[in-house]
Amino acid sequence: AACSSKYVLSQIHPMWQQPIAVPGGHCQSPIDIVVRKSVFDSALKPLATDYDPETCQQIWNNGYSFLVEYDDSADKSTLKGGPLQDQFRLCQFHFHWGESNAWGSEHTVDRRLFPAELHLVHWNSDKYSLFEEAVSGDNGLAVIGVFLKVGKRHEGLQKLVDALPAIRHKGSVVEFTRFDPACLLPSNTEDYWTYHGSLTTPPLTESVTWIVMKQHIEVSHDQLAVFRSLLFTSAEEEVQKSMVNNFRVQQPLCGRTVRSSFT
Ligand SMILES: OSc1ccc(O)cc1O
Ligand SMILES: [Zn+2]
Repeated sequence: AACSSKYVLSQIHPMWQQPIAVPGGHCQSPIDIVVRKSVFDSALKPLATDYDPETCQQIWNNGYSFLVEYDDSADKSTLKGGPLQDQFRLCQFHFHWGESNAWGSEHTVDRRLFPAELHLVHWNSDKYSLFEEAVSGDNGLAVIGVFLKVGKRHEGLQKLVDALPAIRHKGSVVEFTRFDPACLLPSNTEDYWTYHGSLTTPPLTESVTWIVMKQHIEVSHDQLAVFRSLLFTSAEEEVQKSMVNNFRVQQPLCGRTVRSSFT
């Protein structure tokens, strides 16, 4: 499947998550990862993340999810290795989740749904000088996906959970500093699946090297409940809508190969 990086104009319903068909898009995300159809590639290296917590700047509600944004004006928080040939800069991370613990992730593994999924978004700083250029460029982005399961409380996540009430409404921003996103990675960063796909929110550009970790992280039921206390709507709107089910429907594989770094 030739994955062009042109803007994909999708016929989207008012609820952007449910684009019916994305004409011209043959490399869309998310997908179901069929484990037995993934192809082991011994050349795939462990992920090499080098994040500087001092580059953490703010947390805000963009009306789709909440984003923790990093200063990406220099190569301070970087991702290399894995399937990547170039160096990528961390610019933000965000999550997708459901209204119940039964669903919420964007990717699935043999159709298995998780209650939530973390996306760490990086752009290719060897090839581009700004995220905005990379987002629609070839080999522009690398996104690490980590599944969340409900279990024990995640101590590192709590600082982020405590900041959420301050950004309940769309458009609200608060300062958020000294957060090390490495604490959200699973202990095993050697085992992952990787494939070529797209953003799962508009502009849905097909510029993403996806790296989906095999090992999940655990968060508590109460921590996830705070995610669901966020709102899609701004303070001025009459009707307030809970920010839940902010995941996109799965997209056709269109002949793409999913590689695995493990057997
Ligand atoms: O959902 S995946 C994703 C990746 C990059 C981005 O800038 C926004 C996104 O939502
Ligand atoms: Zn995402």
